[in-house]
Amino acid sequence: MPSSSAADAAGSAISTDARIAGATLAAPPPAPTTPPQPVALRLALPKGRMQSAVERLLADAGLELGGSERDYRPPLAGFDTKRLKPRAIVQMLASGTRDVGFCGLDWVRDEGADLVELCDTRLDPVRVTVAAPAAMAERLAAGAPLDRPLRLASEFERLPLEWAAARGIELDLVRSFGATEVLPPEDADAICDVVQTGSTLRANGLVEIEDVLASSTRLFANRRALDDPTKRERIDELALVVRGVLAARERVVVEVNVDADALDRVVALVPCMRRPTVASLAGDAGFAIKAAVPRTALARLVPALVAAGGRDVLVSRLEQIVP
Ligand SMILES: Nc1ncnc2c1ncn2[C@@H]1O[C@H](COP(=O)(O)OP(=O)(O)OP(=O)(O)O)[C@@H](O)[C@H]1O
Ligand SMILES: O=P(O)(O)OC[C@H]1O[C@H](OP(=O)(O)OP(=O)(O)O)[C@H](O)[C@@H]1O
Repeated sequence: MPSSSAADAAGSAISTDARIAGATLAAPPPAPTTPPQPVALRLALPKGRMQSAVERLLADAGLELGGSERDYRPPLAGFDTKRLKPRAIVQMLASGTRDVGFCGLDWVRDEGADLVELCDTRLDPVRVTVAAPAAMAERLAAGAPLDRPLRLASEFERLPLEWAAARGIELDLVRSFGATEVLPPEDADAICDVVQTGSTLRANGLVEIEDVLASSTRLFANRRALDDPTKRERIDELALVVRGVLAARERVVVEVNVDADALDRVVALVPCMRRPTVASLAGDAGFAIKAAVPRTALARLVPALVAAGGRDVLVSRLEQIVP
């Protein structure tokens, strides 16, 4: 009969140690919990002509992109970013692979994308316009019937088709891929294209017939992203700071000192957001009036304040206004 083996002894020793350990050790410390990470919003940023203005807007809102300009996924804390051509942004927002993004209203309408517009930045304002060489422009403007479908060149599709349908014009759409203005008269009768200054139309002898749409860079969101409460919160935060920067660009802070007898007169002149702040100067030396006024009012306001008895006028920029 085997005697109690060394192995048994060892096993018993081990289990005894384990019991001792179990009895004497305090409960293990809870596993470290990482604080819940905010959901990373999938943000689409326009690459190309809209890029610099949008990125300046974000930087002014405290959302400075990292990396280089050629980095198509520029680092931005709390966001999963991608730089994309504006038309691709519209498609990805519509499909839901991106949550929010900046793009032009023109491509949103042309794609028929069902997106939620959060904010019109009013950056890069353009018109989508139908234009043609003078003789054709005259005929179309007069509503004169054509003996064949109108050959209209455009990078857009839905916008010119809707324009023609609303006027009972049969359309032969010539899809263009840039330099649309060069197509008439040989390759097209008319065009539907983006106009900013009008210099490309003029340089190519085209006359505007009718505006189809006014467009600008806007912030759009996917509908399903807005239905998700955690994403919604982040999207609302983004829209709030972007709107805050845009509002701040339209106003400046004006500060002016006045004697007591001029106070009411000067206060009445100030076109502020609510009511101006009025504070007493030390030693009963009069009052300081402070207000955020529309930038467009400034050129007339400052002389008027001085004429009404204002002194020491200070004008300063604002970074954000969140009402
Ligand atoms: N002068 C402009 N010409 C064309 N698009 C403009 C202009 N200004 C603003 N946009 C807007 O830019 C968006 C198109 O941007 P994008 O960078 O793709 O321009 P593009 O000129 O079509 O590109 P590309 O440089 O590749 O030809 C549209 O939403 C359009 O409304
Ligand atoms: O009214 P304007 O100030 O002249 O600007 C409008 C022009 O600018 C864009 O062309 P772009 O230079 O992007 O070339 P593209 O036509 O090849 O896209 C647009 O397609 C128009 O042609």
